[in-house]
Amino acid sequence: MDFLPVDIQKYVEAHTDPESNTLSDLNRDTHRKVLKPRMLSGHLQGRALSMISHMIRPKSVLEIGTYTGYSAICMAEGLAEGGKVITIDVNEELESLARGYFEKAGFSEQIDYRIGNALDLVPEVSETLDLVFIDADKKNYINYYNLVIDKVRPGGFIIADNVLWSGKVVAELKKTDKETQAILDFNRLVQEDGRVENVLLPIRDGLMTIRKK
Ligand SMILES: C[S@@+](CC[C@H](N)C(=O)[O-])C[C@H]1O[C@@H](n2cnc3c(N)ncnc32)[C@H](O)[C@@H]1O
Repeated sequence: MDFLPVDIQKYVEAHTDPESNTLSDLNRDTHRKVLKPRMLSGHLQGRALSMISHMIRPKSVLEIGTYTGYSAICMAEGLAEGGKVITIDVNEELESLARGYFEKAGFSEQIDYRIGNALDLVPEVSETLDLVFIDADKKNYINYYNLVIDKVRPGGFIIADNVLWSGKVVAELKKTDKETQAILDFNRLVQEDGRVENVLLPIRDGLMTIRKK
């Protein structure tokens, strides 16, 4: 769901750097070939993730939920020299598409793509993390947060996508299905967690942006 009026959204996109040709091809290919293409971060959110990554200059990024690789490439753009993005997805059917685009984008060396359930694979990540992007199944957002918080360095960041959940988080629409409840629980947990500072950026479907103190 887009929260901005169409003309404002167009204006915002017109005054944001365009996607690279590779990201534009990936966006198109995902819409042509893959189910639920709206899961892809897309132009505006992708540029925001790239900008945030450039600001942080991370050495190690963890992404939970690769899908076709769009956001992993965006975050790889801002890596420090020698840095890497570990990205995890349970869906092995998307592997060749994602790997092909990591190659085309020139980041196959920097992106460490792991296939499997993030609940099993995140505990195996031994790196201290500068930036985590949580963008997988909503019911496990709290589990992912709890799994990564001690791995994030003080001053490091966690960003969680879809925290506005198409607007279902607000009271009038709150006929709570399980996923909406999971997002509400996650947002409350972050808001009440004294270990972090947070700002909910209303970009696309909502990015909960968290800094570990
Ligand atoms: C919203 S998409 C990710 C979109 C991607 N980050 C982007 O912006 O282009 C969510 C992905 O999470 C993956 N996923 C769901 N449950 C998972 C789990 N338990 N472990 C790992 N990946 C999971 C799905 O297969 C799907 O590809």
